[in-house]
Amino acid sequence: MALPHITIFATGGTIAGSASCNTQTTGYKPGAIGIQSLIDAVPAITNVAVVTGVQVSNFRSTEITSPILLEICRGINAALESDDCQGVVITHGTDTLEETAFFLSLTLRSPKPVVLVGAMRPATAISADGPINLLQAVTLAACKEAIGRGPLIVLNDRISSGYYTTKTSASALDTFKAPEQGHLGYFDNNKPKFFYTPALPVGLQYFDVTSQPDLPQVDIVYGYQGLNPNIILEHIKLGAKGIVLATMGNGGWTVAGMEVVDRVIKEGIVVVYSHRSQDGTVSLAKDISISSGLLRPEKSRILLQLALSAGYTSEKIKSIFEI
Ligand SMILES: NC(=O)C[C@H](N)C(=O)O
Repeated sequence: MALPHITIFATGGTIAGSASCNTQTTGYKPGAIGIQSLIDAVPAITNVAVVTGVQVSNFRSTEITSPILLEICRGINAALESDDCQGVVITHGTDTLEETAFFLSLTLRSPKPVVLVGAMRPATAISADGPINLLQAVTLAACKEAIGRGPLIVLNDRISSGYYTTKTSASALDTFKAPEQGHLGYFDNNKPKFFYTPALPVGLQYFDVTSQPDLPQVDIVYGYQGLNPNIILEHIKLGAKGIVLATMGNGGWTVAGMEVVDRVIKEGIVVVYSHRSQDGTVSLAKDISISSGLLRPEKSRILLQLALSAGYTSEKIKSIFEI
């Protein structure tokens, strides 16, 4: 039987990282190894798919910007339009992988599998996790059970939702979790097994970004005791068109800070209240302009960027956040 064709878009990160010795697991160079070398290091991939590597970038995931996300999105759309391509894998640094996964959840329409994968140990380390993660990602992208679930994340034998998952540990291998929604599945001897039939997140929005060169600047302002209330004004001076507040608890912001927030909203800046706590929601309250609900600040930022670029009014933006 002919093997499925999978395109791998490589962006860099630890999965492509190189250190000076095999015991070094920090302080290495992320994004040092090209995609063809990563593929060649896992000969078992040739048993599950015919793969083509596309090197989009090769650096740590902190360097990914909106124009790069838009380029990745266009590349994936073009690949998936072809009958010859059954699925896509994206190799990515784990630090911001959840942002790319969330962005693609909102901007890709094809039901074909799209799988993001990273690693926590560089490719040169003893017990590097990248090779098995890559094999599992390609296997998942090639499997029919992965169709119609939106972008997925593979790491450490787990399959999780590109929409909900977060990096929960800065250093541990088992870092990608969605504590409230859970994993979608796991690998049993390299066979993907799902817990549920295909489903997409409730209220998932779709944004057509095919002709977009960039997205508007949206900044995150982190809440803490003794917060400088005017810090928001500095972000606006530097070009922010929208602000996401990483609030304390369930929408908590200082009294002086709230006065500044009200002022900038009147001047046309859209402000979304998210939460600095890992889980939970910011509930609707009279004094909160727009609540992010379950979405963490970094995901709220992307949704707000897309909504602003689509020209949504603040009423419409409120409605898509508060589903
Ligand atoms: N584990 C990783 O991939 C971290 C890396 N610094 C990155 O590019 O995000």
